[in-house]
Amino acid sequence: MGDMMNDVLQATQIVIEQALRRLGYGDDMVDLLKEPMRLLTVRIPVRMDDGTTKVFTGYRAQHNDAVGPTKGGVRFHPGVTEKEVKALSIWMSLKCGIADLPYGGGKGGIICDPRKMSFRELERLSRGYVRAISQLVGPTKDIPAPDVMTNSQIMAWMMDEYSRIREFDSPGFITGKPIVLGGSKGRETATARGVVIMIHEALRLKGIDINGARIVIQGFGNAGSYLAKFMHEAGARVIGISDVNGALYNEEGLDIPYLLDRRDSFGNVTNLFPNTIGNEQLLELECDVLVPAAIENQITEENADRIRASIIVEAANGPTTLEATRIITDRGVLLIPDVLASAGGVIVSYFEWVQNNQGYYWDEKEIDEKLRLMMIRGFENVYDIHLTRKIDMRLAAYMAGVRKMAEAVRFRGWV
Ligand SMILES: NC(=O)C1=CN([C@@H]2O[C@H](COP(=O)(O)OP(=O)(O)OC[C@H]3O[C@@H](n4cnc5c(N)ncnc54)[C@H](O)[C@@H]3O)[C@@H](O)[C@H]2O)C=CC1
Ligand SMILES: O=C(O)CCC(=O)C(=O)O
Repeated sequence: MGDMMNDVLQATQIVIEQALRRLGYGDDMVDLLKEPMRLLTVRIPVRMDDGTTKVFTGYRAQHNDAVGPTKGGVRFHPGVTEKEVKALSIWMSLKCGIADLPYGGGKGGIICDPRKMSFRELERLSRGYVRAISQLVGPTKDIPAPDVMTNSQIMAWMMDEYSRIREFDSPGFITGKPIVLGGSKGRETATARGVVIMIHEALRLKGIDINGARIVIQGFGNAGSYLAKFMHEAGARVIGISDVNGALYNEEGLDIPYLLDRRDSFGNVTNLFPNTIGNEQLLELECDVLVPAAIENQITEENADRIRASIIVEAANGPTTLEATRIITDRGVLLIPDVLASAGGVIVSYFEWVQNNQGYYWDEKEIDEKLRLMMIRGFENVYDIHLTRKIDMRLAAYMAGVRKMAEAVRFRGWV
């Protein structure tokens, strides 16, 4: 098949089609759901601190709103592309479907490097993006959230800008906000919490004790760093972590509290240490659980044979290509795919939106318990489809994730 599958949109479309065919749908449904219904491209002029103006390109993709408003994060990254944003919006639909949230998928991105921008430049970019997409989004239309290199401060600026445009306070326009602006308890850690629940399920199936289990995590940002913290607290040995600059390894377990303390707001920490290994070596370490928690296309047909983990839990979106999925599944590695494993973020975002709508806020215990129940239910459903249909976990997750949307499309009479 080759790794033309590194094209994340094309890979997603292949599996969406397989899932819909197995659910009994025909060409019309495949044609509709293999692409987002809407994609807005915007150009955002930003006054830089030195007085010049720089024009940034941004996107917002809305996969399908048959189930309800679309929902999904906004990514700030130099590598953002139209295809990537489209694929990410489809993955959001699948996550919402698996978790049974009343949403379709959406996703946004801006081609930029926030590591090279000042605080005020980032504010102007965030506000400019909202002005550019404001016609298309809103608390009952499309609800953004954080993703790679965006955070609660950026959500706060975006919410403030939207509220100014609409002339009323609109906390439900965006999730992942600071708590004082209507953010939810537990959203900051939600993606990692969801991954932890999946790791527990996977370890149970493989008969491995969490105590002393060897965990390797690629990426030390929002998802990866909190995951390292929770795994460390649960008694596991986090033997490897990495960021964009390199990786750290210690067979006895890394000093996670120390590393958490030293990381910067973009999830960089390895640059502080001289003896780092490379990201390629990190992925190939012998371990019980490997968690890619950075970017796409990290496990490919090129390195899949060398992966020595018993379990792979995808915290990142799209870290494993289709060919690599086949190789590792054939080798008996248990794969918990992204659209299931990383659904914790959007689940607690949903709780945030519900709380904003009702104006009554829950405590963290309630959030964690509700999150746990939804993640476990999603896992059991996907695992059951995997067993009964004798298909790999990714296809099973796609079947679970797209079913409700296809039914909603059919009831609305769209195809
Ligand atoms: N933040 C959220 O709520 C959610 C995030 N995700 C996914 O999790 C992944 C990570 O997202 P966040 O933690 O939010 O991003 P982040 O921006 O907070 O952190 C990203 C981390 O990945 C590292 N990284 C970037 N490129 C890398 C590379 N080539 N090799 C190794 N490490 C690299 C960065 O140095 C940083 O440590 C993404 O795929 C994102 O879409 C999924 C669900 C929700
Ligand atoms: O919290 C959300 O709404 C979306 C999070 C997200 O972008 C993702 O799951 O990839």
